[in-house]
Amino acid sequence: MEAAVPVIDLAPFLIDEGCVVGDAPTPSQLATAAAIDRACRDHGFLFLQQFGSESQNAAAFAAAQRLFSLPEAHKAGEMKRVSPRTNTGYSPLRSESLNKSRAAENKEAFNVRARANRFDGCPAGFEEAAAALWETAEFTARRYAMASALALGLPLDFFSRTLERMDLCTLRFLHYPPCDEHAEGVPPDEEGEDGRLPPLRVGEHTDFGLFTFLLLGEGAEGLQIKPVRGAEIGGAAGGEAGGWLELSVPPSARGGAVVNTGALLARWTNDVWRATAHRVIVPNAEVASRERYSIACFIDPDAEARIEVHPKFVAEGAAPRYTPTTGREYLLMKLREAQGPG
Ligand SMILES: O=C(O)CCC(=O)C(=O)O
Ligand SMILES: [Fe+2]
Repeated sequence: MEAAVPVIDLAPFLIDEGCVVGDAPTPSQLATAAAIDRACRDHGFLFLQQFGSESQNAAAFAAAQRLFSLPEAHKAGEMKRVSPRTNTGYSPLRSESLNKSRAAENKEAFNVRARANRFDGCPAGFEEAAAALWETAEFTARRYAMASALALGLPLDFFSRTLERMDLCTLRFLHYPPCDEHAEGVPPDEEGEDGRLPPLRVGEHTDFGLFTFLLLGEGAEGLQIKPVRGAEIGGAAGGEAGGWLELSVPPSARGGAVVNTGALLARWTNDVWRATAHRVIVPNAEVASRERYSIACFIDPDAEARIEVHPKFVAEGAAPRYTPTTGREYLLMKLREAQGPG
């Protein structure tokens, strides 16, 4: 079944007027904020009608294609390998799984951050394409953070002030090679020989930070979503099996991005805004025979930012659902789970 995910126009926050420049919110800003609030209380997924420019996004995918087409030996030998601490550089095929109950994922990735990137071994033009996309992600993230604060009735800079350095935000270029439909496609929830569940292109998980902008490459299929009760998916697919909804980008959002709420934003709001579980399956042999590209812009609060349930979201006499954490502490824990220690 197809998920009913709204297409939202962020334009009222992308121009310098109303609350963005310190005045009262305009009627269109209020309308956008209300639409974001509805989507995030409900399932935590929405489409932004626009994200940068189509030519810039196309250039980023072309650069990713050039990078991932390089010989395996070159990627393994010449590129700086990703680690939880730096979270920049190359992540080889089958080196991580976003759900530990599933086997390693048949995907490779290249991560870029605000600073201290290593582009060794990258094809010509890759760094420039990543830098252009970064600018869009940075601007859109700060404005989306303001819209979110308005939507939740918090001070306008409540989230954007934790995006000053953007030192943990990550652009992740992802490539999924053609795969075995039977190994990675069907999600039967029985255990494999090693007691783990069969692999998927991406195992069920919730993202870690504030929110994610996800750009899907031409013909990228298989993304499914499912609301969960808390900020994090409960380990094995068992508890989460069934009820998955397909997510496909409607024509009006083709130049835009998928947005989903991450676990830290859910924690901040005591789960008033939901972090929604998602995964990537291989629905049929035709999709299995094709490679798949996507680019995820993970927007995480700054390393030093403290994330603590806002009292506004805790009922009188109730305890907050989560203990305080920091941007660095939480992300490092989640990256170690996905990539292994290091
Ligand atoms: O590639 C995709 O469509 C989704 C990837 C994803 O959910 C992730 O890396 O967190
Ligand atoms: Fe994700």
